Amino acid sequence: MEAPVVTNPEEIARLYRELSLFPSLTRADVGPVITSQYGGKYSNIYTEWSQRDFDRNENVKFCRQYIVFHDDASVVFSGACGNCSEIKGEVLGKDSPSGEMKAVVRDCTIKGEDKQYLEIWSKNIKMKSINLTALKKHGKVYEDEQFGCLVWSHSETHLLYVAEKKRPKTESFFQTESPELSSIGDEDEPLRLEKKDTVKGEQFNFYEDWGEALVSKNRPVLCVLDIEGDNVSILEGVPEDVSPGQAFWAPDDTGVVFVGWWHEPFRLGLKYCPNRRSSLFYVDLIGEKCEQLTSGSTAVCSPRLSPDNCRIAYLECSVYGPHMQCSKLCMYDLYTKKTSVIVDIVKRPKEDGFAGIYSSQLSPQCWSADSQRIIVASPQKSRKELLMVDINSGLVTSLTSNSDAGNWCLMNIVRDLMVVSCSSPNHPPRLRVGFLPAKDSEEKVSWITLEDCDVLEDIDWKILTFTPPLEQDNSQYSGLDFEALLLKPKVKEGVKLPLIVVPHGGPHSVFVADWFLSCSVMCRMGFASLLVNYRGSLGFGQDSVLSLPGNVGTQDVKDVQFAVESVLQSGDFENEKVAVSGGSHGGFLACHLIGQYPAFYKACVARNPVINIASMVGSTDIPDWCIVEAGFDYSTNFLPDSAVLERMLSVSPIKHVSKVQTPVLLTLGEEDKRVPNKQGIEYYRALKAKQVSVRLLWYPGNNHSLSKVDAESDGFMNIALWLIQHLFKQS
Ligand SMILES: CSCC[C@H](NC=O)C(=O)N[C@@H](CO)C(=O)O
Repeated sequence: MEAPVVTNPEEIARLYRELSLFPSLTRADVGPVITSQYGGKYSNIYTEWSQRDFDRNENVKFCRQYIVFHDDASVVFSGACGNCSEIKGEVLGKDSPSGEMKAVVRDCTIKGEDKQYLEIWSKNIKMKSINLTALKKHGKVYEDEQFGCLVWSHSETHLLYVAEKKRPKTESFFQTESPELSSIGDEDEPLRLEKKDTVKGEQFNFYEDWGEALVSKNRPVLCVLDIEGDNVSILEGVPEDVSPGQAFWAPDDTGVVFVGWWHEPFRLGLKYCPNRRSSLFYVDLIGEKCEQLTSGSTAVCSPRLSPDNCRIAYLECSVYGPHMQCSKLCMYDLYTKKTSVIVDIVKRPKEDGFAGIYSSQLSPQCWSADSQRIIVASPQKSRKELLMVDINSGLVTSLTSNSDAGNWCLMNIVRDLMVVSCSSPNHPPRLRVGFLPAKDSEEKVSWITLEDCDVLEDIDWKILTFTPPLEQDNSQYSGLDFEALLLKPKVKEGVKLPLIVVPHGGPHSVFVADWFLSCSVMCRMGFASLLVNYRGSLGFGQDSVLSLPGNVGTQDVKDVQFAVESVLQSGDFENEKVAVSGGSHGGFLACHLIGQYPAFYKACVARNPVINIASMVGSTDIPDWCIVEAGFDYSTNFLPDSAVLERMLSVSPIKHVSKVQTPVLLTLGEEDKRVPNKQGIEYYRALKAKQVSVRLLWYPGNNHSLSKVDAESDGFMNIALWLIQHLFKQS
C-alpha cells in the first residue's frame, strides 16, 4: 500500500511555517549567585534564541531570562522571569563578571550612515555610548565565532574586542586637490599627502579575506577600551604575520591571551577548517612582550581559562589534512609554562564507547568549579553527548549516555551549573539546567527543563549500523562500520513510504540525532529520510576520518548506496520512489550516485555541489581540500600538475554525467566562496547538453549555506515540489 503524500503547495508551506516556529538556543549565561533575605540562593540564566521570521525575511534574535534557586549542588526551584524580548542591532553583548554592568556593541544606521557604538550599561542607566566609527581607531568590530570576542577585564575597567585594522584612505592620482594640500613623496613609496593622510595608487589593492562567511575580514587587531578614559587603543606587539582572535584577559589583567592564525604566504578559508596553522600567544598591554605559548606547528582554538586562573584548556589538531578530524584536548599551565595533552586522538571507538573529541569550539566556559574537570560536547557516532574529562587522569565519562535525546549541546557551565540545549529528530530544542556531580561521585546529573516543547509523536527515528561488504572494506583502515539515521512518519502496517537519501557534506562532518526542520516537514508530508554517516564521518574514530581522503567518489558513494539498498530490503519503502539530496560534498555524492547508479534515483537535489574538483581547485577559498580529498599531501607551494588534475577529474561527479537519467534540481548561492557557483553551472550545462531534465535556482546575496530565510524557505518548497513532480509523475 502506498502512503498518502501531501502534494498541495499551500499545505506544504503551512507545515513548513508551523514547524519553523520552534526557536533554537544560541547563547546562555549564568549570572552571579544572589542570596535572598531568607538565606536562599539563586542565579539568573540569560538566554538568547533565534527564530525565522518569514514576513521580515530575517532570523529574529530574542532573549528570555530564568531564575534558578539552588544550594550550589542541586536545583531547588526554577522558572522563567517575564516574557521574551527581541534584540535589535546588538552585535555583541556581555555582562561584567560581577553582573553589575553590561557592555554592548551595537550597529545603528543614523541618517543613512552605518555606525557602531560601544555601550556600557549599569543598573537601569546607559552610562556610556562610544561612537567607534567616529573614533576611527579601527574598522568594523568582528562579531563572528572565529575571531570575535567582547571580554571584560577582571577589574571591570577595560573591555577587549577584535576589529578590522584601520586602512589608510585612498584616492585616485587624478583627484583634483586644493592647492594647500600639496604633496611630499618619495620615489619608492606610494605618494602620501601630508594633511589628509590619504594614499594614492592603492585604491584598487586586493585584500585577501578569510574566505567563506568571513568576507571582508582581512586583518583583525586586538582593541582595548579604557572605560573611564573613553579611550580605545590597538594592542601593539602581535606578530605581523599573525591574525589574532578568540582573546581574553590574562589573570592579572596585565596582558591578553589570544589565538593567532598565520596568514603568510596566503590566507585559506577558516570556516569549518580548524586545521589552520595557529598558536596561543600572550601579549602584554604595553606591547613590549609577545610570547608564543604553544608549538606553532599545530592548529589550536577555543582557549578557556580555569576558574583558579592556573591553566588554559584548548583544542588542538594537526595542520592541513582532513579539515575536521579528531581533536586533542590540551592544557597550558600558566605557572610551569608547559603544554600537555589531556585527551589524545582516538583511532577507533573504545570499549566504553568513547570515540574521541570532534569539536572545533568549546562552550564559553567549560571548567568545573574545582578546576579539575572540563565538559566538552562531541559527536559520539550519530549522537552528540556531553563528556566530562578529568584533567589529572584523562578519564572521560559521558554525562548523557542512555538518554532519550540524540543531541546535547553545552551552552555554558558556571560554578558547576550547566545550561544545555537538547533535541532529537522528533523533539525540537529544549533548555535544561543541571549541576555537575561532585568529583568522583557516582551520581547522575539531574536535569531540570526550563523551556520545553512536545515530542512530535508522529515522527519515528532510529540509528542503523552498517558493516560494508568485504569487497568494499578499506585495506588500510579495515573493519570500519558506519551508521545512518532513519526518520519516518508513523504509518499503518504495510504502508510503503517514499524515501529521500541524504548524505552529509564535509565530507568530514556528521549527522547527529538533532532536530532537522526540513526532514521533519518531509516526514509530515509522508516521506522517510535516510541521513547517512558514511565512513569518513566525525565521531567514529580518527581511522574512519583518514579512510576517506583519496577515496572520495568511491568509498563514500558505495557506503551510501549500500545503506540505501540495505534499508530497502526491509520492504517498508517504495523502491521506485527513492530520491537523493545533498549540499556541498553531500551534493558531490548526490551527483555521483545518479551518475554511478543511473536508473536508481528518481529525483536529485544538489545545493552548491562540488562537481569537478579539477576546475574548482583554483577558485575555492580552500584549495587544500581539493588536494587532500583527491589523495595528495598539501603544502602551500603545492602546484597541481596534469596527473593531479587528471586524478581530481576522475574522482568527480562530472566524470559520470553522461550516464545520468535522473532529473536534477540545483540550488546555487551567488556569493558562495567555498564551492563557487560555476561548479553547479558546469553541471547544468553538461546535463542540458545531454537533455537531462535540470532546473537551476539562483540565490543572490547568499553564500555556501543558502541560509537566508527567503532562500532557505524557497529552496525547501522547490525541493519538495521537485520530489513530488518526479517521484509521483504518471508514466
Ligand atoms: C571545497 S568545498 C568542500 C565541501 C565542503 N567542505 C567544507 O566546507 C562541505 O561539504 N561543506 C558542508 C559543511 O561541512 C556543507 O554542508 O556546506
